[in-house]
Amino acid sequence: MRWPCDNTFVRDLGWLGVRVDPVPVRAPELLALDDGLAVELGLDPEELRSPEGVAVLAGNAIADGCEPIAQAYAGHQFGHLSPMLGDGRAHLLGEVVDTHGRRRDIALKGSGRTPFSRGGDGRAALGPVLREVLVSEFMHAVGVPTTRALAAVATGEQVLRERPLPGAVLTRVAASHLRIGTLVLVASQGSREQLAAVVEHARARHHPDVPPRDPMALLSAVVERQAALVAQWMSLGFIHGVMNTDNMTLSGETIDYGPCAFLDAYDPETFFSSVDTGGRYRYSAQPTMATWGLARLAECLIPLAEGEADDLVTQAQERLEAFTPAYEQHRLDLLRRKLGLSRAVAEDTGLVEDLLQVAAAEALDFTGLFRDLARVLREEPTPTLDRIQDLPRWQIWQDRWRTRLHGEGKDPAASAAIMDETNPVHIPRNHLVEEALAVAHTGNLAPFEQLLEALRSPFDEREEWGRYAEPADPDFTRGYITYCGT
Ligand SMILES: Nc1ncnc2c1ncn2[C@@H]1O[C@H](COP(=O)(O)OP(=O)(O)OP(=O)(O)O)[C@@H](O)[C@H]1O
Repeated sequence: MRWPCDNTFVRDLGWLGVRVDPVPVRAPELLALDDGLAVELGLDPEELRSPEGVAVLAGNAIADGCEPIAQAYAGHQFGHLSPMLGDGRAHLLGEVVDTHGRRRDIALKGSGRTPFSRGGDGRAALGPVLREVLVSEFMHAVGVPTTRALAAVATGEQVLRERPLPGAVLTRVAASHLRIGTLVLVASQGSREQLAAVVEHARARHHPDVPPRDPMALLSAVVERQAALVAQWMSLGFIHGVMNTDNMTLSGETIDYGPCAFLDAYDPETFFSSVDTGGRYRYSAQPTMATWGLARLAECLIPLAEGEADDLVTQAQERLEAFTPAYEQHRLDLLRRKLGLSRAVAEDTGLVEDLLQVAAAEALDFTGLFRDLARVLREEPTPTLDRIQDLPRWQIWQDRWRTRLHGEGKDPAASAAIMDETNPVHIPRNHLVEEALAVAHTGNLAPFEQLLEALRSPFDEREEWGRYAEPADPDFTRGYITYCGT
């Protein structure tokens, strides 16, 4: 089998990794394949489904054209620098140019030990692999920049975690796997020339509008992408859970779905990750944590910039400070659309914040709330809003909102239609994901496949998908814990 690869990372930056092949597994079995994505990548889905193709997706064979490499990177984990991480259980197989002309990395995750594995086994368990498929494909379907899941393959081997679990390998597709942590490593341990080479690679690949050799402009470009990304997360109630600098991409794609989760009832202080004991990466802290990671990026870029050190620090600070207004603007634009509004009016910030205060006070399901607002306009039943106790307060908010809508001169049905294309009816609700994964562990993939289908059509309300729109039992949410991708 041949893949149409053009491996610029190996060619230009091969010193920033170790050429190492994936470790074969005992009995590979294809669990999921995204045919559409395969075609986009210039790969033949039928060929990928064949025993030869599955062997490649499991890491048991290397397609011609691929040059597997484990990339080196560092990362600040929960605020502390880990000077060397790297792909301890992943192999970048190669890069292709997709049918849209975009360069894409194709990598395996869970594909065996590498020189960066430290004490780890190099493997991934089935549950986290299927979770990454479900959540990343949903994120793509709602238009959030994200790595994609091309395939998942069961290995026929067990991985030992707190208990033995079935193992799996994910085929992940990304604009690149360059992380802030990649630059942290090169800035701290490489030469100036090496740092300049990685920065130029990232610029040309992800920010071609930024002029070469202008590290401050590159900082601004990454700040802008991350501001837009985090605003999208917040508008969906997405909690990444582990925004370490090794999990923040230079491309602006979401990466690493290990401990992620979604808000059920709206509470901005929500976090679920077992390792995030202080709530560093709680929902409300995500914008601040993004700027913290971007400040680490700035530290890497400053030495490449021309000028007096003090001036450069001031310049970098100004560029970092641009995150907050950019983020606030993106978030307000997104929330305005969620409310069916298209024009910007000064009072919108208050309208949005007051709605979220009602949602917090009444513990309203975040996803159901926005979906119900369109139903209000259509005079349909509103299961989430019907929970509201403080009806006078709600009436006041509704009147303000309706007055705003009326001011835009739009027919309520037209506003509702826009809202239904903006506010997903299905999200990877935590309880649904856990349920699908638990059943997958028994060998039955049907609930996973059905949920995946619904998540790929997140705005499409269908009777047979009715239970996917129902909120979680509050007891489930109270006791919910996520774990770093194990
Ligand atoms: N089972 C394992 N064996 C070897 N290394 C591991 C294992 N699990 C995690 N690691 C390594 O620990 C570090 C942090 O892991 P983390 O869970 O953030 O990343 P990941 O989910 O493996 O990869 P990615 O960030 O690419 O999605 C990474 O260097 C990763 O390669």
